[in-house]
Amino acid sequence: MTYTPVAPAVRVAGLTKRFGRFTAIDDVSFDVESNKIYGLLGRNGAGKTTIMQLLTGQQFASGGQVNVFGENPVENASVLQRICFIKESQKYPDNFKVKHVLKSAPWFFANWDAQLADRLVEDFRVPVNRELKKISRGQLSAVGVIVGLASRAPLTFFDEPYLGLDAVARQIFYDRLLEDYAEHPRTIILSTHLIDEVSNLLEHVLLVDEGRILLDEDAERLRGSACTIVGRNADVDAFVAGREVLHREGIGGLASVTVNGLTEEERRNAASVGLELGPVSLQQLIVRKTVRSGHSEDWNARS
Ligand SMILES: Nc1ncnc2c1ncn2[C@@H]1O[C@H](COP(=O)(O)OP(=O)(O)OP(=O)(O)O)[C@@H](O)[C@H]1O
Repeated sequence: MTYTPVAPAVRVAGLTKRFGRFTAIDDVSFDVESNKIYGLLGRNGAGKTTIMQLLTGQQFASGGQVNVFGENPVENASVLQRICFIKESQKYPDNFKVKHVLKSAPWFFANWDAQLADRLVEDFRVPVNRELKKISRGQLSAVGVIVGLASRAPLTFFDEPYLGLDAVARQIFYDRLLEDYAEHPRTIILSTHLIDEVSNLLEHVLLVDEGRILLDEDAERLRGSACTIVGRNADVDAFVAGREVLHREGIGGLASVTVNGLTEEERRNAASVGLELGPVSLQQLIVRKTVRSGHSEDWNARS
């Protein structure tokens, strides 16, 4: 049997976006494989929304190439009709009610599933007869999430989709996303600051920092790639000598150091000299990587 590679949903090469003299996206190249859930992560102002706008033809590139389903998305109906872009700042016509959004969605999305939309309306308790300008912040986000999921668009972008959504509603979003994705695989690109919440959802991580791609990595590999070593200062230092240290902190005579992947043998060696090994969450790892790239502020303080 011959293996036929699936074409990437997105291919970006040397992509650059300048706003006046400011370079928001700086010579970026990456692929987005079809039928995977991608996390587009990064600090405030890193360039996530700009990348999404470039991929959905809402911004013109200053340089480089963007290919979505093999074509340039700008003013390209055959590409754009396969895309759903859910963003926090979605504008709707004046006096539009929630039910009008749901009624008009099938015009835009060929795969629209009205049954799924109805079920999500119940899950999120969205008042369908109320005008959008009168519903709550969280309910407005829920409308976006409903459209994004029920669109079943082959390429769906969620740009920080849950401003104002409470913890229960966010969990419903994650659960429904996974359920529906399992039955109807498609390419999903999710930008979020709540990394730990979506950690198990993501199959691939693109980490953006100051307009560049800092990490382009399989999420499973990333999750298993780092660990924290805790022990007496001298023991920890001896163990990590010559290794790339992502983070170090200490109290008294104890040190806690985060390093990239250890082999099984190295883990046994660490244990044999009395060092404790602990996991590193995806969020911690992303913070460490971003901080190492030159920023010392706390991610959460800015997100
Ligand atoms: N139209 C514009 N004119 C000038 N600068 C812009 C414009 N749009 C975005 N920028 C700048 O480009 C950079 C990237 O912005 P972008 O909105 O893509 O960041 P982000 O990663 O989505 O941030 P956040 O997580 O805060 O939403 C920021 O420094 C922003 O100020």
